[in-house]
Amino acid sequence: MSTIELHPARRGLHGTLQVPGDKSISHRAVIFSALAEGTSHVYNFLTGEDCLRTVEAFRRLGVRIDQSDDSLTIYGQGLNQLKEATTPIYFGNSGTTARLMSGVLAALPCFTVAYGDESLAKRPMDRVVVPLEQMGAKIYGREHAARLPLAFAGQKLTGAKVNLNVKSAQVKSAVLLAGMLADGETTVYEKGITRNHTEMLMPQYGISIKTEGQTHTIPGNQQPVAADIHVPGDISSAAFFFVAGLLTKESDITIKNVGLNSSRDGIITALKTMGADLTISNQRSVGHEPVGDVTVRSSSLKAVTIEGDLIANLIDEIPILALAATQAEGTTIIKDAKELRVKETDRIAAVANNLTALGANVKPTEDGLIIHGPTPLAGCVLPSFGDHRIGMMSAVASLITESNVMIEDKNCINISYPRFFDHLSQVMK
Ligand SMILES: O=C(O)C1=C[C@@H](OP(=O)(O)O)[C@@H](O)[C@H](O)C1
Ligand SMILES: C=C(OP(=O)(O)O)C(=O)O
Repeated sequence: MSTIELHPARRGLHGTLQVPGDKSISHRAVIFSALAEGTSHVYNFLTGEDCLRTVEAFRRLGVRIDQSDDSLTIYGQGLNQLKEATTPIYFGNSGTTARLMSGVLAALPCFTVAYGDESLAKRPMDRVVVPLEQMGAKIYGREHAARLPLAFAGQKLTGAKVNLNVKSAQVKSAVLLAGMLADGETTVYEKGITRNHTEMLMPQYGISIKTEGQTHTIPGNQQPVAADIHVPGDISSAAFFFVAGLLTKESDITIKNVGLNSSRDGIITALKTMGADLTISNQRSVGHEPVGDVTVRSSSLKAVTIEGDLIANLIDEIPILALAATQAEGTTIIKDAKELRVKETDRIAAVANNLTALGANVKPTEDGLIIHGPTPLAGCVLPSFGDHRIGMMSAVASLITESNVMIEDKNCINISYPRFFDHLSQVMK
């Protein structure tokens, strides 16, 4: 197993860095470009393992995709030229690939088998299978197609009115992708607001879609056309450096080109409520997404309650927010976050395990965490549970411990942030 020993950041963090491209937008840009007619380019593409799974899936369907560093050239030939994959397609650890590709594979006229790694094979797929079945999809697998591997007997689907019973951008996106390819119109009713990158990208590929509040309507039989996409930096990756800068003494770092989409910026709201010295400058648009440079300085934090609609807006940032809460004055309550139990690992259990091992006062609840702070943290050996965000949270914790921390399975961080440790040493100099 790949283990790394990290030492505290006694002189604080300084300088600037640029986090990699947004994971959600990178997946989606590949999907639309590969289905499109014409040659698309994706710039600042996230070359993490998860997004490369989506690239590989389309290569298996016969699409030529060339990669040069973090730029992709995708030679779309249109929907009619896609080929059937003759052996199973591997989705690795990527929930986003599994859910979004399910919407595509159910609606294409070919037979596909797809599988994932041990973690992905445990994650719920019925959340996409059930709404796709309402559109006529034929999907087979274990536990009534609730788990990978899945077999898709792809065929023409029929548009439907679909009520989602889980707040999930992945599920919404799967149904919208299927709706784009189906006969007739599809309407998706969301239970709450979730990240809107699919809806924002669709018009850029010439696809019409109408959004009113939490209702999305998409006409069927649409052929995307090629586009060039510039992917903003990933706020979910930047969040690790926001908290690193806030918790370490005498720190002042700027993270440039951070995506600030209002369906993703809950971490900034939460940290500011906690009293973070966090400022945004140079606000602009990259593609159709808002971005800015975020400067954080060492801060004394206070506890906060995170619940309700804010949860979907910062779902992937909860592990690092929990670490921040261990250093905040008072009791932080995180609730309504049961979704964390079905991520790459059970993140409620994993966060509680690692923060407790470090000496924090943390109680896991059924749908969240209760954290009493501030508590000093001590060095120890921490597992990553094969989960990139748990690995990065543990690495940031090491910056404020009294002695060194050993992090096991550091390579799982390559899933979303291959250069994470380079960037960390860059700001520790
Ligand atoms: O749509 C997306 O790109 C994502 C949506 C979220 O998952 P859910 O849709 O399961 O909430 C998030 O946790 C995941 O990292 C990426
Ligand atoms: C949950 C995540 O991703 P996915 O669902 O794509 O595996 C994540 O990146 O934190």
